Amino acid sequence: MLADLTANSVADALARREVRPLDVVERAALDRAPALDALHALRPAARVKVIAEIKRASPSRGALASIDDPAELARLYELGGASAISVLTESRKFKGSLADLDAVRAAVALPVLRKDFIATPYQVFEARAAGADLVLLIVAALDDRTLLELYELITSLGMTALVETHSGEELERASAIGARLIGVNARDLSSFELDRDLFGRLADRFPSDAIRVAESAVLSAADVAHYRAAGADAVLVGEALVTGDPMANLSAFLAV
Ligand SMILES: O=P(O)(O)OC[C@@H](O)[C@@H](O)c1c[nH]c2ccccc12
Repeated sequence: MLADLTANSVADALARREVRPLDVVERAALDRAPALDALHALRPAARVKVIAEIKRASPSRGALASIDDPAELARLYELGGASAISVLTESRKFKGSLADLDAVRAAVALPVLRKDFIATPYQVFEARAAGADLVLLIVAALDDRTLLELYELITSLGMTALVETHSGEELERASAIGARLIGVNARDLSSFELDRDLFGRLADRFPSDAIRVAESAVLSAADVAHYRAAGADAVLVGEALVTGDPMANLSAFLAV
C-alpha cells in the first residue's frame, strides 16, 4: 500500500512535470520568500506543540471533511495556538492538492508542511514553489541513497524535513542522515494498523538533539497526555481537528 501510494504520487508529479518542467519549478522555488524556521517553531517547550493538519480523507478512514476553504481552517488553527500546519497534498486518497498548500501559505504566518509521498527531487522543488517550509520524508518508502539525497535537497532549500519512522530500524536510518525533526507514525502505512504504544517504545532511541513528534490517532486530550508522558515534544493531529470543533479541540490538547 505504501509503495502504491508513493508510486501514484510520483506518477502524478511526472504528469505535472509535462506541463511545468523542472527548471520552471526550480526557479519558482528559488523565487519564494525564505522558508520559515520550523525547528524553532517546534522546539521543545514547557507545553506540547500541535502540528494541525488539513485532511479531507484518508485510505484508512475514508471521507473525513469537505474543507472547501483550507485557508480559513488554517487561520482557525493558527488562532487556536497550533505551532505548524500540515497540508495533505496527495490527491487520489487524501483529496488534497498543492493549491491547498499555496492557499494555506498565504493565509498564515506558521510553518507549513507538505504532507505527501515524496520520492523525487521534483516533488521537493514543487513543495518549496508552493510555499512549504517543511517536507515529509517517509523512511519506509525510500532507500538510503534517496532518503539522504532528498533530505539534503530539502535542507539546501532552507526547509526542514519531518522524517517519519515506524520502527527502531527506521529511527536509526533517520538518525544516520542527521534528521533533527523525527516523527513516529502510530499507523503502519502498509497494513493501516494502529500501535499507540510504538512512540513510547522508541522514545529513548531518538538522537538527543532531535525534536520528537507523535503522529496519528490523536483523538482526545488523553491521547495527547499519553504521548506527552512518553516524551513527545509535538503531536501531529488530523482527523480530530477536521471532524470535531478545531478551536475547542486545540485548546483542550494545548492544555495538557
Ligand atoms: O488523522 P490523524 O489520525 O490525526 O493522523 C494525522 C497524520 O498523522 C496522518 O495523516 C499521517 C501520518 N503520516 C502520514 C503519511 C502520509 C499521509 C498521512 C499521514
